Amino acid sequence: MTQTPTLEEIRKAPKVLLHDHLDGGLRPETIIELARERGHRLPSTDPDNLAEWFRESADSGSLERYLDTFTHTVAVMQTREALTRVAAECAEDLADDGIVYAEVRYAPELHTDGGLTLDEVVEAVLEGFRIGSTGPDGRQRIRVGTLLTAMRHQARSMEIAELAVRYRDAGVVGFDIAGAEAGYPPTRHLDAFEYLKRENAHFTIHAGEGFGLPSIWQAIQWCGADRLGHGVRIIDDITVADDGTVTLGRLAAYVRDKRIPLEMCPTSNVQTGAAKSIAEHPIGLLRRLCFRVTVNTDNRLMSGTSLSLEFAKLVEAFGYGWDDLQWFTVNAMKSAFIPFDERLALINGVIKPGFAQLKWRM
Ligand SMILES: O=c1[nH]cnc2c1ncn2[C@H]1C[C@H](O)[C@@H](CO)O1
Ligand SMILES: [Zn+2]
Repeated sequence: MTQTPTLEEIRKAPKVLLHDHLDGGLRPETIIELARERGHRLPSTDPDNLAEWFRESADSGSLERYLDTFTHTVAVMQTREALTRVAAECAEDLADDGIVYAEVRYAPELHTDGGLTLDEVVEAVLEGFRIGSTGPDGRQRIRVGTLLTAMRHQARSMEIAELAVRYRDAGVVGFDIAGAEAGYPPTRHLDAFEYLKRENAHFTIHAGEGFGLPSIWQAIQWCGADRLGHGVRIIDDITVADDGTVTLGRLAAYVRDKRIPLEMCPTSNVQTGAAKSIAEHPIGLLRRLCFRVTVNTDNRLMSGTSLSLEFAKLVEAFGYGWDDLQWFTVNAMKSAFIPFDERLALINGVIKPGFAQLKWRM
């Protein structure tokens, strides 16, 4: 019962992932094959070297430079076949890591260079998730919901929001904005968020990663985000005195009181400079203060990670046990964009029994 969870054991736990980018999780071998077909030049054509190149280049200390690495993944995701393949492999890889429910996001507007329409992009990805979620025995191994992202420096958010609503009954469960944060406040896209609210649709906003509290404040109080992508800089509104007394500012208190989910991505945050190290990541304090923290991968390729590995790093840094990992997982499932009864069924029918089995095996 008291044993520290190992990476192998964590892999077996039924986990939930809310923040993972489709174009940040390709298999290196797939990038190489697709690039060869398309005539796209890569920094390396050796899978291990290429994986290393992505990790090192993303290790830049800046969100903007981190985002530069996506040129190579997006370049090879421009046809229906490529998008379906990448999505199918994504679902397979997540299921192999023991994830039972995932929300995977991507920006349809980045995948039209080969002549696809936005609708064709969405349909190709949905088809890939359907294929990759099904095991060889025909049984569903994982449930994958899609989030459609609009790029915050562009001006297509309304179009993408409408796309998300159009495909809401076909597997698209929500909307997001991503890209460089400084200089591109969420309020630039207020019309899209207001439209989504009128449509009773769900959305999350990348905020408090490359920029601080004003971005989080706008995302919540102006735009009405259901969740925060990262939200790590909410720590700037929390003070810890020398004697350990903690004081929350008004925004941090609001986020906690309203149980606004934080989609935290520890390794990615260290790479972009949003956190100094895993051990110093605000997730430790936020978990102690009972914010609704969830653990995520962001970009598995750029961070050389998986959800199990993110959990294992947290176990090492903060001494977390099975109860903590279950708490993060239930938080994530409660915060998902699928209907309440379906979330509850996964919590009671899959997550709790799965963790109980692992705990009692100790
Ligand atoms: O962590 C992130 N912050 C902001 N933007 C991001 C992050 N990870 C990926 N993106 C961008 C790059 C992708 O091309 C886009 C859609 O997935 O979202
Ligand atoms: Zn992200």
